[in-house]
Amino acid sequence: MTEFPLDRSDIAGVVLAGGRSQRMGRDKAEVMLGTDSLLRHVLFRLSPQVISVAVNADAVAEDVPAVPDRIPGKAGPMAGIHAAMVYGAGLPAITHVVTVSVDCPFFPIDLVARLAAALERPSQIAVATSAGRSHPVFGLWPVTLAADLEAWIATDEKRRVRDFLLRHDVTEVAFPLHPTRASLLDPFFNINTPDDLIEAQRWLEALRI
Ligand SMILES: Nc1nc2c(ncn2[C@@H]2O[C@H](COP(=O)(O)OP(=O)(O)OP(=O)(O)O)[C@@H](O)[C@H]2O)c(=O)[nH]1
Repeated sequence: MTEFPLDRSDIAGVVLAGGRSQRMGRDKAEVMLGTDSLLRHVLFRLSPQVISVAVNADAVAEDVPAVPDRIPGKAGPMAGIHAAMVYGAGLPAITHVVTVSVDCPFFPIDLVARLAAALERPSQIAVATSAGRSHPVFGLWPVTLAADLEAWIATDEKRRVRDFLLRHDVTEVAFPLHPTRASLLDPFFNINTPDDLIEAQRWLEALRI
């Protein structure tokens, strides 16, 4: 029986690092930002927020479990979210999984705490927003939704995470822009291209000053 408010010990974290990184031209998880790979940046941010972490990918260079997609085909990030739910369901005492994207190294350090605080019901999903935009890959998901998500993907594997959310009880949590010396950083800034990586390097420097 899920008790609210959720506690950190109820939640496993999964970094979504599948996909083809076509725009970057190489595996985004291994791309260096400053002295660390994107995957390490994201693991540093996520690890203190949850009881355990894993990476949705076929293999992982870091010392954390790899959670491969279980649904082959074109389901994209939804296959990763599904794999994360199934993974969480197999862990003792885990009721929810939080998913984050490997290409988003500046996500909020209070992401999980604020998503968890927003949940009111066992079947509810919490999703992050910033600057009026929703970030459905940054969600806190009940692991009990795995079968429902799998059945839904089976009906049309090309549908989007946003469409899945439309069928469910969702609460959105708005995160503020982050002040830096340069200007305001959207914490969900994500890196898809080599140009984005150059911009991320500037943000990293602005955050350090
Ligand atoms: N498990 C899984 N995750 C995916 C898949 N495609 C994308 N993702 C994840 O979804 C998030 C957003 O990915 P995108 O930037 O849209 O896609 P990408 O494959 O990483 O990059 P592009 O090929 O340049 O579009 C990232 O965290 C990806 O790791 C997929 O087929 N399977």
